[in-house]
This record gives sequence, structure tokens and C-alpha cells, in this order.
Amino acid sequence: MRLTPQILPDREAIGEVVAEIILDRMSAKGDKPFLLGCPSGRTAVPVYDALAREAARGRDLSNLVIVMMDDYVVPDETGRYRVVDPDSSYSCLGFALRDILAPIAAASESSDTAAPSQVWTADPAAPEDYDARISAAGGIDLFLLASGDSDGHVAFNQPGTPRDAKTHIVTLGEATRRDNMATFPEFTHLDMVPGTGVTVGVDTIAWLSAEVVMILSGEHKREAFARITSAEAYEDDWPATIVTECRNPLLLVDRAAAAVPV
Ligand SMILES: O=C(O)[C@H](O)[C@@H](O)[C@H](O)[C@H](O)COP(=O)(O)O
Repeated sequence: MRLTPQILPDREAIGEVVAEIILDRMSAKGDKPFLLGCPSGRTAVPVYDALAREAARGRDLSNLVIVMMDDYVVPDETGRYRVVDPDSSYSCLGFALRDILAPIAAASESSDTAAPSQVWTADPAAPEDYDARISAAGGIDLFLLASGDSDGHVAFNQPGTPRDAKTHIVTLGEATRRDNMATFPEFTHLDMVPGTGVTVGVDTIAWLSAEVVMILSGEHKREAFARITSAEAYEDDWPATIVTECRNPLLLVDRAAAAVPV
């Protein structure tokens, strides 16, 4: 299904709108856990900031479960993959703990509200278990999605990913590693960016999410904007087009990404 984008002034406005949607859906679930599928990276940061502001205002986010979409992995001494140390700045699990949960927890404490504490990440030694775990919990309530700038990766799904891909180990292509290098100043050379990851598959996203919100913000997302708004269905050379095949999709774009004059 071809998506009609909603264009908002900037990434902060997108953050506010998405946080409102999340709070609305959380209210509808009452006391049940709310599974939020999350990217690390730059795009969703204003959403996480807006959620922390809500927690500071006394909003109870303790039912929030952060379900990370991917992470970098390395082999251990026996050759089995494990996610990289969460203390490393590029760890997605570390990002979830430091940049999503900790600010919400601090804000919750300041307003005397209970804080969320659950972060899920795929076990690279048994990637397929992640889909089973998500499914057993009733699926992702809302999956936040972003697109790679130059190759359209979504989570770590690379160009050429088959439509039926579930959670899997992936060799990261140069374009994905270059895109992600931009996020971490200590990556001064491409060789420093890990070459392997574990990621939810495009089918994990489409099959296991009740709702998805794809965010495109900044000039560097113009190609993604063009590709996603012109797609009718999944195109494997731009995996972020999976959003066209998801249930209840919303495409939120800022003026810079849509090339609309301010
Ligand atoms: O960061 C992640 O968890 C994902 O691997 C990745 O798919 C990311 O969402 C895109 O690379 C966009 O990144 P930016 O939001 O930083 O542009």
C-alpha cells in the first residue's frame, strides 16, 4: 500500500506527536506491558526525549518494554556470537539503557512515579528465539522505524533481504556501516565499525507489529523519502519499504526530509 506522508515542521514536532501516540496506546492497554520496538541512532531520539518529559510530568511509563531492533555482535572464544559490550558507545543495548531507559527512570523518580525497567535484545546465539519471545508476549504494540540514508536498511536488514526474513545474523554492508559511522565520533575509520549484527527481520516487523511509525527527518533522508513514498510494496533493494506492508502504518516526515521550504 502506497503511504501518504504526514509532514511536520521538524524532528522535535515529530517526537511530540509520536510520544502522544505511544501514551494513547499505552492507556488503551491499561496495566498490561506495552512492547515498543526501538531503533538506536538519531531518528527516534526526540521521541525518547518526549517520553522522558512525560515521565517528569508524572506520567507512569512503568509498563513500557523496550524491544531493541538490532545490535552489533562479536564472536566469543568458542566462536558463538554475543552482542557487543553494552558499555561501548555503539552498543544498541547500551543505547537503550543509557539513552532511553535512564532518562525516563530519572524523570520518573523526580515525579515520584514508577519507572520502566525492561529492555529486550535478540540473543545472537539463537536469533529465531526473538520472534518466538515477541510473539508469545502478544507482539510489538508499536514499532518505531527509521531508514538508512543511502541503502535503505531498516534495523540491520540489508539490501537483498528476502521478504520472509525473521530475526537473523547479518553481515553489514559498507553503506550501512558508513551511515552508522556518522553517529559515533570515535569511529574515525570504517574498519572500526563492526561488520556483523543481529537484527529483527523485515517479516518480524511486518508480521509481529500491531502498528508501525516510520520517521524520516533531516536532509539526509531525502532519498529514503523518495523511495518509501513511491513504493507500493516491499522492494528488497530498499528494505525500509517494508513499512508499506505493515499493519496500521504511519509515515511522519519533517520538512527537511520532504524538501518542503520552511
Ligand atoms: O540504529 C539502529 O538501531 C538501526 O540499525 C538502524 O536501522 C537505524 O535506524 C538507521 O541506520 C537510521 O539511523 P539514524 O536514525 O541514525 O539515521
